[in-house]
Amino acid sequence: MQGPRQEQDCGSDDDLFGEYDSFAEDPSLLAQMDCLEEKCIQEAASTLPLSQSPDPSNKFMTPLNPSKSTVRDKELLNHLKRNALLTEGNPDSWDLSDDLPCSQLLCYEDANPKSVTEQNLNERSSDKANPVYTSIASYINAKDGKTKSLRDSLKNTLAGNAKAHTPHISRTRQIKETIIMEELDVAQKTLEMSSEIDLGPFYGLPSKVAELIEHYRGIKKLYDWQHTCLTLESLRQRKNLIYSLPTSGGKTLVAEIVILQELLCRKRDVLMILPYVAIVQEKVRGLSSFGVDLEFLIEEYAGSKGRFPPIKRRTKKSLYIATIEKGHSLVNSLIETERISDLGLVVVDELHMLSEGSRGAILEMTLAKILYTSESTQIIGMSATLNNVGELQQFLKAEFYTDNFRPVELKEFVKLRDSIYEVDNKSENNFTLSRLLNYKYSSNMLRIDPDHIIALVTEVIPNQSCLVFCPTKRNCENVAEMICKYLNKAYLSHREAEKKALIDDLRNTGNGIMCSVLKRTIPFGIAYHHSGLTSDERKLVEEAYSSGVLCLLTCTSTLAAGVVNLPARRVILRAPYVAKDFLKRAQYKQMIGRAGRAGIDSAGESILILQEKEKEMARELVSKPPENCFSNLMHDCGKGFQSLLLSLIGLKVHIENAYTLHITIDSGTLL
Ligand SMILES: Nc1ncnc2c1ncn2[C@@H]1O[C@H](COP(=O)(O)OP(=O)(O)OP(=O)(O)O)[C@@H](O)[C@H]1O
Repeated sequence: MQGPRQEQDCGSDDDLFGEYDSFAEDPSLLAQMDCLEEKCIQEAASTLPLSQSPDPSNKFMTPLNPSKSTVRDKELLNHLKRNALLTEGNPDSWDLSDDLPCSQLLCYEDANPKSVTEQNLNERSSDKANPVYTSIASYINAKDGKTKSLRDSLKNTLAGNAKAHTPHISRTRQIKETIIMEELDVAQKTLEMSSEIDLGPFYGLPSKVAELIEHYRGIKKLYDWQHTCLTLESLRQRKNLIYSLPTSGGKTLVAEIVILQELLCRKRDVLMILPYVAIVQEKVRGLSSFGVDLEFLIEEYAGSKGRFPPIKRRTKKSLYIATIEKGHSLVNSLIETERISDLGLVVVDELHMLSEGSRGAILEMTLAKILYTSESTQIIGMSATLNNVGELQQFLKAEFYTDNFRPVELKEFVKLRDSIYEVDNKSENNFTLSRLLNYKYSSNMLRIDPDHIIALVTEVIPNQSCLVFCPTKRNCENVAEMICKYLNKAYLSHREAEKKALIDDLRNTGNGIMCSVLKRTIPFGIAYHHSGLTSDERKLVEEAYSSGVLCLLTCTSTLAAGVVNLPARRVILRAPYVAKDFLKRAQYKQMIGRAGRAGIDSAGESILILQEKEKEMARELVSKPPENCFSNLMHDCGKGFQSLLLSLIGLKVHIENAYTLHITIDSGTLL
């Protein structure tokens, strides 16, 4: 199991700043500062000649030996660094100025004037003209013979720095950074050119990876497009990439192989951003066995899970699997602790989510921050429904790959009254009559099921599978119950013992309590699937559906969103709505994309149930191209953009970049 392994690995690398944005309020940090301050004071007192001993009644003291106080400052800061900054390696080789956050760097440089170069000193002396900057050294205030509390001093420093202009980073630091960047660049190029990173024959990975994919996924051979994509020159050169293929085209596997290359060959951490908590959980579950076998860590960032900044690991690399919101916080915390370049790769599934309101804005901010702070972090985005690819490419500075491959043919239909029409975008009005429903409804039944859902599902179940997408969770449960009411008793005997076992399992996971709706519907092979299920319940329902014990799921749009791969012979959209909103093209495509089980069905079919008044909108829905992805940062008087700017300032991202951001975003599209 992944959990205990991660626990074990925490070790002494445990981070002092549990939440990245709670630094100022962190009582443990302040307590530690007090403790260190106390220690310094005592040490200083012990080094004083007797005649110069401080007044014991005076809480403050004056250092009479500046060189020793400087040493102690350095020790104090080294101690801080050891405890707070999570740096690995030999402590003796540390140079604090290399990786301190800006606010603490200022403290350090002021406290250690001798440790900086002449040039640097000159530069810092001009900084001193700015009264806003204070330093840890000022906790020992020689002028008035009093020592300020280190806690107060730290607070003042942080408050002062918050008010100040972004400081110039010292030349020494800039030079060091340039050298490091150049060295990294050379190393990177060498890695790219060298075959040594090819750990094995499977796209640079050991053949064990291919074995695991076959073992856990049942995939023996990659599709042609997958091979082409994985061998793209742009991927080899670690350029950013957007790729787009129809739903169920096998996009995820390509992303997973690239992720493994980054973790195992390049030995860098990876962030995978997925749209929903349930999908993150599913992905964590799906990849955990790979993590165990290939010795990397999988860290969940969804719901209440995830640490900021993440624990810095000694040897194993981490795959962070995160929701959009948690991914953003994770990136913030990595920028703040100057660890953003630890991220070798960021993969965004369902890239079209960029256009989804405030969530899209958060995703956009996350990607913008990565682009502006870490040139060495590769970004890969995938989606089945992209339109304005050129603009997205410009935003992500990415190459583009696309293919029309779909393993199983998809036939699209709509139902209007008792007629089924095939969606045919070549015909004049997009719909061509296919057939009439020939299921006899009593007047009573027609009143309860006016949309002929029972007629549509009984054409496929129980021997084949069916998904019925409903606009709301409540509707999922109602439709499941309604169908069961009219199914004949023969359905009860289909895989009866397994259904009974499923009910027992569900009861056990609920400590003897079970949802009454599921209790009534499961004997007919039917269940609902929505976010109201616990993750254990969901897992049991999904497994039962995948193995054919359940033949029909009524579900919300979440099931269509990707990782939960539960295809069906027939997909029915009970109405063209998600909650009260008319379906977007992307949502429609995602839902109907579940139709057709690769390796089982020769074709999949989708049926959208329409009312007369929805006909025209539906015509547009099935025929128009996917919606464009536009920036959401300028909505609501540019609140998102303001928030991005403030965040960049807070994270001390170079402000010039933010101006570039402003100019490009003014065009109304993505950055
Ligand atoms: N080379 C392959 N051979 C056989 N099956 C494959 C192959 N690649 C992927 N699959 C299977 O095809 C199914 C759909 O793949 P996947 O979920 O990766 O598609 P996708 O393009 O990401 O779809 P979506 O856009 O719906 O998320 C999965 O069950 C996956 O295991």
